[in-house]
Amino acid sequence: MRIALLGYGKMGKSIETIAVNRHHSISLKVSSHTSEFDFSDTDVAIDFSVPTTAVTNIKRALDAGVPVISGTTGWLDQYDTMVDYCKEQNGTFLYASNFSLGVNLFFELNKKLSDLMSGFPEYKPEIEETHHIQKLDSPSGTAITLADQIIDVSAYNSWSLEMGNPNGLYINSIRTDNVPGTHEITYNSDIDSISIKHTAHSRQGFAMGAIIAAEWIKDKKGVFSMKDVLNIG
Ligand SMILES: NC(=O)C1=CN([C@@H]2O[C@H](COP(=O)(O)OP(=O)(O)OC[C@H]3O[C@@H](n4cnc5c(N)ncnc54)[C@H](OP(=O)(O)O)[C@@H]3O)[C@@H](O)[C@H]2O)C=CC1
Ligand SMILES: O=C(O)C1=N[C@H](C(=O)O)C[C@H](O)C1
Repeated sequence: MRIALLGYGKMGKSIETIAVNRHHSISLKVSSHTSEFDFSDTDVAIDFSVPTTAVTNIKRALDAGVPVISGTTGWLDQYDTMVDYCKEQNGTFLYASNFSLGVNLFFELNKKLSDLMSGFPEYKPEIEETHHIQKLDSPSGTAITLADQIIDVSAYNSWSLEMGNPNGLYINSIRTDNVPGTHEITYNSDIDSISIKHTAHSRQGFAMGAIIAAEWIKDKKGVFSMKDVLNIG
C-alpha cells in the first residue's frame, strides 16, 4: 500500500516506521513547508497534522479521490462539514480521536460505566487528561470523546475546563514533560471514589491503529469510525 503522510511530525514519523515494517511505502510527506501535493501514486492518505490545517489536508485527499484517515484533533467543529463533503465526492473518510486498541476498548468501558453510574447521582464524574507540552489543543480529542459518552447518559449538557460549573462535566487538562497520553475518569461521592484509567506508554499504539485502519479502509467507500475497523461495541 502506498501511503501519503499529511503531517510528518511525531505521529507521521511513528507511522512511517510501522508502515515500512509492514511492507508499505510512503508516497508523499507533507509538512508546513510543502507546496506540491501529488497524490497520483497514493492508495491511502493519513493526516496527523495541526488543527488549522486538517480540513485542508482532508479535502485535498478527497479531491484527488484518495481515501483519507485523520487523527488530528482540535478541528471537530467542522467534522459534519467534512462528512458531507466526503459523501458529495463519493469518497472515503475515517476520523478517530484515538487510534489505539487500548483506548477504543476503554471507550467501551467508559460507556458501560457511565450507563451504570447514571442511576447513582450522588457520584459526580470528572475527567483528567495529561499530555506532553507540545500539544496544541486542550482538552484532548480523546477526553472530548469520553466526555460526550458520559454527557449522553447524564444531566450534564456540555464539558467544561472550569471546575464547579453545574452544567459542565469537568475536564482537568494537564500538560507536562513527555507524557504520550493518559486519561482517567473518576466518580466521586462523599464516601468514596471509583476510577478507570488508560495510560499510553508510547505513540506506538496510535500509529499501529492508524496503519490498521488504513489497511482496512483502502478499498472501501463511505464514512467510517474505529468501531467499524475493530468491530467492537
Ligand atoms: N488520533 C490519535 O490517535 C492521535 C492524535 N494525535 C493528534 O495528531 C496531531 C499531530 O500530532 P503530532 O504528530 O504529535 O504533532 P507534531 O507537531 O509532531 O506534527 C505536526 C505535523 O503537522 C505539520 N504541519 C504544521 N502546519 C502544517 C500545514 N500548514 N500544512 C501541513 N502540515 C503542517 C508539521 O509540519 P512542520 O514540522 O513543518 O511544522 C508536522 O509535520 C495532533 O492534532 C494530535 O493531537 C496524536 C497522537 C494520536
Ligand atoms: O496530541 C497527542 O499527543 C495526542 N492526541 C490525541 C488526543 O488529543 O486525544 C490522542 C492521544 O491522547 C495523543
